[in-house]
Amino acid sequence: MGILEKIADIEREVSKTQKNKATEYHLGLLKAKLAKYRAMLLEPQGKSGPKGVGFDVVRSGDARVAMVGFPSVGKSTLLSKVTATKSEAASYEFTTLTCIPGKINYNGAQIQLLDLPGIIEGAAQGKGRGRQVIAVAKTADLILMMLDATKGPRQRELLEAELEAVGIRINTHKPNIYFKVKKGGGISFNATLKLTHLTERTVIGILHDYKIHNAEVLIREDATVDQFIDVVLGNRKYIKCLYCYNKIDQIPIEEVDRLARQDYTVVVSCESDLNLDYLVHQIWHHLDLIRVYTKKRGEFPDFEGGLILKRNSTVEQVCKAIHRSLISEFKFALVWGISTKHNPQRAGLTHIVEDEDVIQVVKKKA
Ligand SMILES: Nc1nc2c(ncn2[C@@H]2O[C@H](COP(=O)(O)OP(=O)(O)OP(=O)(O)O)[C@@H](O)[C@H]2O)c(=O)[nH]1
Ligand SMILES: [K+]
Ligand SMILES: [Mg+2]
Repeated sequence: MGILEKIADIEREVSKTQKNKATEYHLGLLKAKLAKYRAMLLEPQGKSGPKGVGFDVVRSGDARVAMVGFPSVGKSTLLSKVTATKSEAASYEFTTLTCIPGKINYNGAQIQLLDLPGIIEGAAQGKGRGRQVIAVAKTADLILMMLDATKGPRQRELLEAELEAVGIRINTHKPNIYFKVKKGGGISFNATLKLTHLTERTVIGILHDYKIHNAEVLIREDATVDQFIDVVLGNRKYIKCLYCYNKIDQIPIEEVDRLARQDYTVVVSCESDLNLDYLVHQIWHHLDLIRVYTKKRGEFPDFEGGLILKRNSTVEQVCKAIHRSLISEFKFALVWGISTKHNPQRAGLTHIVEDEDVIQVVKKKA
């Protein structure tokens, strides 16, 4: 029996099994097996299938956004609208065959937007160019899921399932579970709160299934079996996803309104130029970038050349962004802005800066 059939078999059994206390342990083991087979599917196979030619685009700018979607939803049309790059768009499917980068300039940030071939159901298992597309998606800071507003909800469910199958977890955080494999001592299991999904028995059963017999497990949130397996496998990618419904020029206004009210969602029409500015703004917003300004002693801040950083960056990261050698000369920083109580305030390397802060680095005397 091939891996695909094994997966189908287990999925069938999971869906047939009623969820309750009595079946919890059994379901946990089934899910562990499922994750194992899926991982085998994703291992590079070296044989047939198109190589990654045209997909290894160099990262550039402050952040990377990858467009993922079925064929002909308008990905290339969008790239051509919001960047200076032209990507061929046409009414037939699979117009785009490689990864095409464009650049968005917004709020002083340079955002790399990647146009990719359309993917189809079964992409994660290597159908079409699915595997390469998804490999690129894994490197993104934000996934822009392009959807056709004239089609039903199934396209989104299918795409989510494809991302899920390759270990991408969207719009969720890494489970708060401490897990460490040990040399000996058996499995120590602890939880800081009452668990409603996991039991010690299930956890140990899953770990034994992965041939792990010595480990420390400390559960710090009410995690599910799937979340626990994610932590054990450890190779999951937690990425934000923005859903973009295109072609709203083709649907009634009530439907546009309904779609637009969903979480993490923007509705647009690339062809009729509807809402594209708002989409770019939302991309920036969900990338969680901030801009800080530097200032020299006795001079005005440099409001032209701000530094773009990830939210929750520290003064240390600001220094590194200015110059690599600055850290060794750093004495303290003066910070003006909403991250401080007084303006200016003396701050050390671990101080977390905020959007629009102004920073002056004071160096040690040479
Ligand atoms: N009505 C309408 N059609 C659109 C819109 N945006 C794109 N299209 C049309 O949709 C078709 C597909 O557009 P593409 O940009 O090639 O789509 P794609 O997702 O890049 O397609 P592949 O590269 O083949 O995966 C083209 O005929 C576009 O003119 C839109 O906002 N409204
Ligand atoms: K197309
Ligand atoms: Mg295209």
